[in-house]
Amino acid sequence: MIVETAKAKLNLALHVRARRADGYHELETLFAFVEHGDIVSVTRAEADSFMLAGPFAGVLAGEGGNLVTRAAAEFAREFGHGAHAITLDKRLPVASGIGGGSADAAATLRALGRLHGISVADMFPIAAALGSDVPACLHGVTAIGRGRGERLEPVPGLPGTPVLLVNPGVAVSTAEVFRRWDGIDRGPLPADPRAGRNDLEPPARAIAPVIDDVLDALAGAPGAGLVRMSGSGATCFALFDGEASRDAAAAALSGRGWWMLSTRLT
Ligand SMILES: C[C@](O)(CO)[C@H](O)COP(=O)(O)OP(=O)(O)OC[C@H]1O[C@@H](n2ccc(N)nc2=O)[C@H](O)[C@@H]1O
Ligand SMILES: Nc1ncnc2c1ncn2[C@@H]1O[C@H](COP(=O)(O)OP(=O)(O)OP(=O)(O)O)[C@@H](O)[C@H]1O
Repeated sequence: MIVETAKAKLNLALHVRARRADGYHELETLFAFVEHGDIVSVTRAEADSFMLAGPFAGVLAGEGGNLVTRAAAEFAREFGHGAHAITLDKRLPVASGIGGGSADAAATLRALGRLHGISVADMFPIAAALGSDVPACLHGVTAIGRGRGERLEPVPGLPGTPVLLVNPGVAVSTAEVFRRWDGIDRGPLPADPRAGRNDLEPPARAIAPVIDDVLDALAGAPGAGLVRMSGSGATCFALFDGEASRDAAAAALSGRGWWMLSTRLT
């Protein structure tokens, strides 16, 4: 059995530059990844099967078209290699700005690629067709993303940095957040992400005002550095100066009923 972690994705900064004629938006974003995420397990099988497990399995159970099965179908169409039994242990909240579905699709491709000797580079076109975040998740390294997120330039990261992810439990539609972007280009990604922004924060906060509470709570935590919303929200993150301050912040926020993940950047 091949087991792959579908690491949660963070946008340390996300600058929306322009609305395109095809409905997508030109972005400049700094992608980073954390140590934890969903878990995808793949084995060869007589017939294709897909099983959901884990704390957020129920949210997806009634839906068809899971990104895992879509990724496996694209892989089979492109490379063949027969049937597989796939399990998704769904630990990341759904529609939360940390790329859950994209990371799952990428982990599925990586697992199938490892099983059948197909390189990440050869799977790149499939990844881009599955979603804007899937190529970044397939590579899984700190990188600047341009275009709709698929043009990647790896850059040095901050591996080991303690990070706390907080999601207030409100699902936010990525398409809806982009639709509400005000159309103003506020300039390119700076070299230091702390000087950057997430341009999707204002539209996401208009849909889910509780995001303000999450950002305020994280900004007030001792030892917190960069505090920002990831992707189209509603998950927000804080980078910390140590594991003790991160854990203290998690303990202080534990009564709010918010989902939290204490982890580190990779
Ligand atoms: C917000 C980010 O998570 C930042 O990394 C991504 O840009 C979104 O990535 P994703 O969830 O993989 O997005 P997709 O599944 O490709 O697109 C969902 C919807 O988001 C909008 N979308 C997405 C990416 C992009 N560059 N411009 C867009 O306008 C489009 O309305 C699209 O229909
Ligand atoms: N394996 C999956 N995990 C999560 N969502 C999935 C999956 N497969 C399909 N979906 C669908 O994709 C939608 C977006 O979910 P996802 O968790 O990928 O959003 P996200 O975290 O906002 O991603 P991004 O940061 O890439 O925009 C969900 O509402 C769900 O209907």
